[in-house]
Amino acid sequence: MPTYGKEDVKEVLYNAEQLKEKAKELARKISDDYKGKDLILIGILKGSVMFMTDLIREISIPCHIDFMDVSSYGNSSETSGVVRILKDLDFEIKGKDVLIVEDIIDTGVTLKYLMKYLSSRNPNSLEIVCMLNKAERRRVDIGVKYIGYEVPDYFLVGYGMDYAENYRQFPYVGILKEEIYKK
Ligand SMILES: O=P(O)(O)OC[C@H]1O[C@H](OP(=O)(O)OP(=O)(O)O)[C@H](O)[C@@H]1O
Ligand code: HPA
Ligand SMILES: [Mg+2]
Repeated sequence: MPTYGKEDVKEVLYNAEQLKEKAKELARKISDDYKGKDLILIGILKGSVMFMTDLIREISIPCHIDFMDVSSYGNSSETSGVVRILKDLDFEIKGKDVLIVEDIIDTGVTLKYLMKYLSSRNPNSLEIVCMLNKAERRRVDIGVKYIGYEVPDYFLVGYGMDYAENYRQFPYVGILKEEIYKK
């Protein structure tokens, strides 16, 4: 039976300090690359919340933020393949330099859909930054400009990531025990 606590985690992959440090490093690169541009960061809810807040605190150039809420995993550890938009952007992105902020890229289905959806609004540029990249599981091809850590094919929780909406609040990234989601 799950406890919804840290007992459900088999192993910690990255601790809070390592995640903060990586967010800082990525923010430095972004601040250099987007100097003089009209940068808007778009966080994809809900998974991106922790990464988004770590990242923007370290960005040293002017920028705006916005959020979209999309979901394709529901209460499962496998994507449904259907991306649902639950909340769209508040701002126009036409002519802006858009950077999508994601906690994790797994099959790539969510981002493939979002890239097409957002590019139809004619931004000046459209790129992706993710903290974690699970490349082994990729089903569709997408170009990712900034990657924090490459991760192996395990179902991960914490640092914003959930299983059936649980575990998002853990400050670290952990491997969820298989017995929790394989019944
Ligand atoms: O590359 P993919 O296979 O599409 O998976 C990645 C997406 O899945 C997770 O979101 P989810 O749909 O679970 O919604 P959530 O952020 O609210 O947890 C994660 O935050 C990414 O957005
Ligand atoms: O490993 C994962 N954990 C949580 N959510 C996810 N969405 C895609 N992959 C994952
Ligand atoms: Mg999820």
